Amino acid sequence: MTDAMLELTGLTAGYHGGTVLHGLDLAVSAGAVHAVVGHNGAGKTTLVHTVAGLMRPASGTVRLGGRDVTGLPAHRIARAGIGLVPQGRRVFAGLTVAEHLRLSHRPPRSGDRTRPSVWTPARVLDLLPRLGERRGHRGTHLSGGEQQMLALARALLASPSVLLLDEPTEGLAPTLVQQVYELVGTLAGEGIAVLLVSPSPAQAVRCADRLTVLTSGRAVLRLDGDEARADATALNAALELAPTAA
Ligand SMILES: Nc1ncnc2c1ncn2[C@@H]1O[C@H](COP(=O)(O)OP(=O)(O)OP(=O)(O)O)[C@@H](O)[C@H]1O
Repeated sequence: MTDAMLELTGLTAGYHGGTVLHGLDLAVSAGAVHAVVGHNGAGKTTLVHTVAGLMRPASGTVRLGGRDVTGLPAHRIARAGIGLVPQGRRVFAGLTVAEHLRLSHRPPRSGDRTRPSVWTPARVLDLLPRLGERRGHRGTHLSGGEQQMLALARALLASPSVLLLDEPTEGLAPTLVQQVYELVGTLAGEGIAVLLVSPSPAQAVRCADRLTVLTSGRAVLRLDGDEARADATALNAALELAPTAA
């Protein structure tokens, strides 16, 4: 037992009887950013989907604040406090920003004191003012950066204790990439435990307190963020040695 907000123990998962994640152990503390870095096909999305309840693990456990949530359906995991910002944003093409915000707002149950921070649409718009400017625009009429902000807003409106970010800077211009990493730091500063997956070690080191290199579904290297920022040799070497997807 640790004081981790999110704790994965021996997590094993895959598809159609094949194994993709092989007994992964990983912990994220409240207020910390843990980045999992790996090439395409390393199992990053499988990891995120298993934690979010979109896939059932074959074995292993997922604990949220010490509570075993392994195998719960996705809506119950979300309700328990694990928020997902999916790869590709997945905003609704036909809904406006305002409609997304209204439909996503899920205040914690009264008496639930486990959430580090409670988010309302007004508070989310203070953090992400661009969404306020675009409140009447539909999902399809938003830029990639705006869609990413909206996907983040949607997850925040459930006031999560843990945020799962699946390649949140994919396809974004460098200035937006910087903005996303600053936001990640701000959210961790609010006490949220952030698990971020990325193919880019150069990006992940910017905001990570801890890094794990995932190769073929196994953790092959673990580093402190400061260690990786001071000298990225080990991180880059682990990824260079890793097989890339064909
Ligand atoms: N729905 C699925 N059915 C069968 N195999 C799958 C499915 N989704 C992913 N896989 C396989 O599982 C492995 C890991 O995929 P995953 O998407 O988790 O990797 P990733 O690290 O997130 O890669 P990417 O950066 O490309 O998203 C890959 O070999 C992939 O082909």
